[in-house]
Amino acid sequence: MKYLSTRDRSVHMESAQAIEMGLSRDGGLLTPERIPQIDQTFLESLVGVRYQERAARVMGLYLTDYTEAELLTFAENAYGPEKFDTEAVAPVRTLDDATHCLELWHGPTSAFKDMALQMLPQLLSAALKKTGEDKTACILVATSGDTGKAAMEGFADVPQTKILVFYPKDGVSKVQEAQMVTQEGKNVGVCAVVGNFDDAQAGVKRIFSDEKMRQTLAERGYFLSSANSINWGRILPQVVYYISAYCDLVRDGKLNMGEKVNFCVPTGNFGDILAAYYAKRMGLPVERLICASNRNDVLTDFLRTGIYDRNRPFHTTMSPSMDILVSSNLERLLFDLSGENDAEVRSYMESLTKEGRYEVSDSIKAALREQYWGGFCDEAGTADAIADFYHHKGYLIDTHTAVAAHVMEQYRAATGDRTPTVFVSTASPYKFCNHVLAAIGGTPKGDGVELLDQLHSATGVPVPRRLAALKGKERRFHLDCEKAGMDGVVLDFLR
Ligand SMILES: N[C@@H](CCOP(=O)(O)O)C(=O)O
Repeated sequence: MKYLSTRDRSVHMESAQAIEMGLSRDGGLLTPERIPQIDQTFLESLVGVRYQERAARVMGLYLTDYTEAELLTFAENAYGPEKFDTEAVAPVRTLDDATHCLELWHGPTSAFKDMALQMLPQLLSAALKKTGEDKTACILVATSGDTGKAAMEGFADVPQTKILVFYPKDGVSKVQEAQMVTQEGKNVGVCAVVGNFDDAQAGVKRIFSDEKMRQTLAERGYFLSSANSINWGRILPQVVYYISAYCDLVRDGKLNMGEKVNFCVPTGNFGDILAAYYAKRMGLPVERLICASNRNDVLTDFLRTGIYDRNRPFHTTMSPSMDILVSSNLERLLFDLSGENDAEVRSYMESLTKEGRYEVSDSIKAALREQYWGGFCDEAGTADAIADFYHHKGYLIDTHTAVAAHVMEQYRAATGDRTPTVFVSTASPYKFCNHVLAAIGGTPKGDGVELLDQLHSATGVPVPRRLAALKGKERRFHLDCEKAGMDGVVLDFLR
């Protein structure tokens, strides 16, 4: 299977090289040349097996230059008991006959990013061997809170790699920040950027496409790669959990094989819901993809009108991981919906860069309407959803999951659709203690890791052990920079 750039189909390579590069030199996203198809027999064969085997089987359909044995070993390493606090890895919790919650935060950093970032370092290390690359990979990451920590946890002390994370100063939760600035490992670095996530992501992309920087780093023995969802090695492990959730529901008698489900996904960079889209395109019986946004509702408007317009205020919200106005992965969706038309995608992306907006063709608009439904939830709605789930369903959810829960109900009210729906829970409530506590009626005393105990006393819900270990942990990183200074930080880090 070859991988193509969304902006230039003539750029093509094997998956190992695509994972190693992270982003195509032309700024496009490396994307499989075709989407493998699965049928009922394939799904049935996954129903009775563990998550690790499901992961190896699904990923094997795309990573044809990796062996089955390699992928199974990686999956065993990624999702084992020393990393995940439940054998199920990505359990599905049923709330009522038609409502299920896919919990993706049982990994080492308590966010869904672990599902891919425990896998990506292994895929990349193997890729370095397969391609004979002898330079060190420097993984540049832009994060709005969750990716940064999960990427560092995955790449810490991995040979032939270094990792540098940029996060928006004052744009992540205190617990997320504590997780990042205390990260251990000889090859890691963290820097706060004065700006928002879009600034950090734009800075990283700019550095990627800077030929002079590339040359300088090559002379020093480095090349750049990515652990954001622009890297195909991030998206693919995320496809697995949608297929796995479906298999769990069938195994547990909650769904008949072949019956359709909806997935409702809280998303900012469009990576998580794109993974659900690939699962649907592969043949998983999915009716609608419900795209849940917070006050940064650029995706809601896009899915409703076909006009993507980032010229709007940027809001800092209680669901910071979704505080994003430039959703990178939309580009892969446009590539697919345009019939892999690289020229069309290029023109949308040029217009986004120049004018901050673009309008898609009528045929893409029609496809979006058929497959997606977009909604958003403001801060009051987010808090209400947390309170409602806690007080009426006995289920403590985080701010991002609350956005999904709220939008799922909006969708039901607007459409009357009663298709069983899986909404995605992307992070532990303990990463956002202050807002969760306040939403359930508590009075937060402080707003950092000291609130872990307070939320635990109020709810009795166990604190994930690595979050509990943050208390008293020494801060290792203090660096910050202006947007324009990101290049300098990279050059210093890679001296
Ligand atoms: N939500 C992210 C932002 C980056 O998204 P990614 O999926 O492309 O890594 C975060 O928490 O950092």
